[in-house]
Amino acid sequence: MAWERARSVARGAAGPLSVVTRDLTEALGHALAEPLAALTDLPPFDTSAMDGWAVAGPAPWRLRGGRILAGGPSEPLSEGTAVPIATGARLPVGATAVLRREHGQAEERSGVLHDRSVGPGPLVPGRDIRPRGRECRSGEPLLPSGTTVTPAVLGLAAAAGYDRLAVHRRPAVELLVLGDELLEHGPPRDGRVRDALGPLLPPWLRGCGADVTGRRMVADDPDLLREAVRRSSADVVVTTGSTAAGPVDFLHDALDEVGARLLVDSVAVRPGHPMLLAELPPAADGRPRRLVGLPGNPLAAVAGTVTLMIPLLRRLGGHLAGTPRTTVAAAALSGHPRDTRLLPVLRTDHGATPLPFDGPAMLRGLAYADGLAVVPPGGVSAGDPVEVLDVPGR
Ligand SMILES: Nc1nc2c(c(=O)[nH]1)N[C@H]1C(S)=C(S)[C@@H](COP(=O)(O)OP(=O)(O)OC[C@H]3O[C@@H](n4cnc5c(N)ncnc54)[C@H](O)[C@@H]3O)O[C@H]1N2
Ligand code: MOO
Repeated sequence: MAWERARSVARGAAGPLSVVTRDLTEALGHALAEPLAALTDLPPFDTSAMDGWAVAGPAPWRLRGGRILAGGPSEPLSEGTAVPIATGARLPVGATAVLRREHGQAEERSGVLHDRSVGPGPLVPGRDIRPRGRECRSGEPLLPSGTTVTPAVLGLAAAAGYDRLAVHRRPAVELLVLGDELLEHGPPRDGRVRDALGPLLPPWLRGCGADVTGRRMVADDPDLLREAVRRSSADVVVTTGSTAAGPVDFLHDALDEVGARLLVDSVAVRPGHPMLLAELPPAADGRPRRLVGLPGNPLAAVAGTVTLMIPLLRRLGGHLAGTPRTTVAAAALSGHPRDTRLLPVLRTDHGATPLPFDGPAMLRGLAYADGLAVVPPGGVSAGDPVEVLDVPGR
């Protein structure tokens, strides 16, 4: 299957999960399940934008006693008078402008306030007032459904009056790391190597909207693998390794035995071509389940994650599809004759610059990279546009 097609099959392989309500503190990383509409005008009242005086009519003004603080009460102001006011305070009825502290001169003896504005010229009505509703009117849609809840969205939702948000449930993901040769601690020894994907995948997937509910090593045993896949209640089971045709690569057999349906079974991409996506029989409560099989070579597993896993996760979580990010190639990016290549690159002032150590079993180039360039068959010439995918942590 062509790489572009595999990516769109993954995105089309599911619909958004159910809608839940979350406190703002719990909503980060979810997708909005309905448009975010303002619950109030913003600002909710005419507000002073500066520390200074609220004034009514043209200068000079007679200073009234008292002051108006943010969150405090404000008495109406009559023509020709002024009162000290703080940034963020509600403007008194009758005020026509705010005179900044540095632009006014108050004569203590006479109680008269003069306008000494120089730079901006004499005070005009409306200056340094934030009128009610300038940012939005009550009921106005601020963000579309499917928007990812970022820290900025949390801030806007709070400002607009929300305590809770309707969002899509985050997909539950269980990670099964396959391979008897893998060590969980210490340096590689006795022909065995460290598991690189157990540490790499969970934080990356969480950042992409998953709830990683389990991560375990599964020995190279067909029965253990089959039962681990059969019994998982996760929305998405992710396996690493065992996708190819080696003597202990049991994934295809296990999928066959549990009655899975393969949607993608190997992709025309380097690295990562044995990646796969399957529909599993539903969970006990009837929820659909999917499995993404990532190849064991670590950079190939990363290729499988960007191609199949992240598009599937984003769709399950109800996130709007992002617009592809394109930059220019700083140098020629050599292509494969038939397959797409995914190459670790650094975005410099000159564009996407390829990095060394990009072999399928290597993470050295990736750890330095800030993107994975999508190099179509035949390659990309220097100066030509190229799509760049996010890498873990970016
Ligand atoms: N005859 C063929 N052999 C292979 C082919 C092929 O087309 N014909 N494809 C190669 C490609 S490409 C890849 S990628 C791998 C995929 O193999 P598997 O998904 O079955 O993975 P394993 O055989 O289990 O492991 C491959 C390699 O990766 C290391 N590994 C596995 N898991 C981890 C991990 N969690 N952390 C670090 N390293 C890991 C493992 O030790 C092996 O070195 O197959 C090729 N073979
Ligand atoms: O998927 Mo493999 O990485 O091309 O070695």
